[in-house]
Amino acid sequence: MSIKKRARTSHVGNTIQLIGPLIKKHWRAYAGLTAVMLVDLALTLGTASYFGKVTDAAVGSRLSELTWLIPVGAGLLVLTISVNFFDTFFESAAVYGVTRDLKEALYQHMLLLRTGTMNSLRSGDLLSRFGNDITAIQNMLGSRLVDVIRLPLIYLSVFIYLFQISPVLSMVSWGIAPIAIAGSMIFGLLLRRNSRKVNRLTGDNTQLVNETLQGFHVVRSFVMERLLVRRHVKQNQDLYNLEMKSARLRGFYYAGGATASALTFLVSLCLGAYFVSQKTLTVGALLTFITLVEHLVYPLTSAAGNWVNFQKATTAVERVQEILRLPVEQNQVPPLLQTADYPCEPVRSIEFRHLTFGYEPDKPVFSDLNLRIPAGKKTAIVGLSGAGKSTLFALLTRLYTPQQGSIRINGRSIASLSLSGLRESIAQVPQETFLFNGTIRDNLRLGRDVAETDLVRAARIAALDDFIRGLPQGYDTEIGERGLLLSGGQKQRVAIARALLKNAPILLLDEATAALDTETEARVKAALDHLMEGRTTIVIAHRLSTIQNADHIIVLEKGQIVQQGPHERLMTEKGLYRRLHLIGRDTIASI
Ligand SMILES: Nc1ncnc2c1ncn2[C@@H]1O[C@H](COP(=O)(O)OP(=O)(O)OP(=O)(O)O)[C@@H](O)[C@H]1O
Repeated sequence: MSIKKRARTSHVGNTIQLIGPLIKKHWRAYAGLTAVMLVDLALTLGTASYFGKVTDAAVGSRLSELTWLIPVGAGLLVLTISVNFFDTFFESAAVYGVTRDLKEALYQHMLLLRTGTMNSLRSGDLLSRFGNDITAIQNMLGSRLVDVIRLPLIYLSVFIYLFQISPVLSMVSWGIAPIAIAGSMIFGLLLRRNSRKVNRLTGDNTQLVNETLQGFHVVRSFVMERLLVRRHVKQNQDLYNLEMKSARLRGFYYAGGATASALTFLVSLCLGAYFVSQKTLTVGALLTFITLVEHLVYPLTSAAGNWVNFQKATTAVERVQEILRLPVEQNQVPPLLQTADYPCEPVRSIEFRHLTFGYEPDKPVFSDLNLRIPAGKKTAIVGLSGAGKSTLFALLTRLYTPQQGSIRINGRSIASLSLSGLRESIAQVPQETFLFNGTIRDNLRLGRDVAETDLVRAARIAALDDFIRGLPQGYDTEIGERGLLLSGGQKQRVAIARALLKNAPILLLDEATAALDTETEARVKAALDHLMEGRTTIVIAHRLSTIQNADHIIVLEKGQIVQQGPHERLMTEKGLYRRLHLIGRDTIASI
């Protein structure tokens, strides 16, 4: 098999593989659409024959025949209206049912993607797969899919029917068949090539808009507007050019179809009129014929149009499948739509044993790292930027899997624990708090079933309650997509309240580097002290002054533990910890 042919087969194979099971699931809607299609076909032939009969009865002055033809006409009308209704109904069920399930599969798969994979994806490109690509696939579903049977069936049945009326006239449609088929093949290929470029560029464009929105503070402070506008104008213009090229191709294609249709009609009418004048055809038969002759043209041109849509859809299917084929987090991920309970047992020990890990295997961040975190105590991790502090957190929460060695909680390797169970037992307060679109209550609960008293208690401990009660709708105040209403300190306290509500035995704290004012800092510190009570806490310390009371301090340098112990002992040693203190600067990250 040639490469091209194999590629073509694999597009069709991919599409069937992705869409097939979903269509099977919605078979009732497709069965309904097929039944409606058959009734519609019978109605098309019946209505054309009815026109002929009414005309011949009128020309022959057969009034008695006309009186019984009237109720038949009314019946045909009622049937036509019913067919339209059911067609719309089944069409919607068939199209939206499949796309709903497809979007769901894509979203759930995205949620479970490995952290490394997730980091490598561009958000704009991913968003365009949910938008443009799903729409392109949508255009291939429903009646477009039923057309695979409907169009040949219409062509064949109308041809046989018209052949009985006039064999010569029905042959006229044969003249356009090869042109329509060849045209569709060429346009299909050209359009597909174009739509691939359009998809890629739409992804870039969505990415740019997304980044502008996410980083608008940077955009403003670095006066990037002109640069971004220039980039956007170029992308938009390229997209416009490609869309116009597609439009030109479609225009030629539809114009060709319309010309074929008009020509067939004209030739049939002239030839038919000649046959009527020769008395070899009745006026009614001619009327029936020219009513139906269009049905010998549009199945060919529509089949070609559908082929074009199918071509576009196959590129979209490829892009959706690219995501669906990415590996998900290994084992123990619970079915996403089931509720699950993960009882958190008390922590007796956390140990890193002979751990080797690198984001890229040949560039290890840690090599044979051994580390013991005392249970129920506060351990601080200190180190210069890039030493591997955040990576330790990422490994403990199993965002990444080490190449060698293990991390053990209460003696059990975390690789053998349920992923959700592990993450339920760890609460994290990150440096940057992400706020979801919604109310402050939603942002504190994060989907958990929390009693109102617990919610208020957590907000009070996090020194947020007074502030929240001062908001127009209290806990139900919308705080916007990125919490634009909240200050840095308030956002951090939201993160503390979330961790309090999670009530997990292990606490990971990434200390905020941004300096807070003295009063806010005191409130945040009090909230943190409360949060740390009775938990095994690991703090990434960015400021030396905040960790002097830690039970244990680990000093990391380039992925190695160079010192560990309490503050007083580390100060007596000649090492990095003392050097950092002697430099006399509090913020480590800036060194
Ligand atoms: N997602 C990633 N992909 C590839 N390399 C990474 C990734 N995250 C971190 N690194 C690299 O791993 C090393 C350790 O980074 P890590 O973020 O753990 O350091 P850190 O001590 O937390 O630094 P900082 O104090 O600046 O946050 C660095 O060399 C960094 O460039």
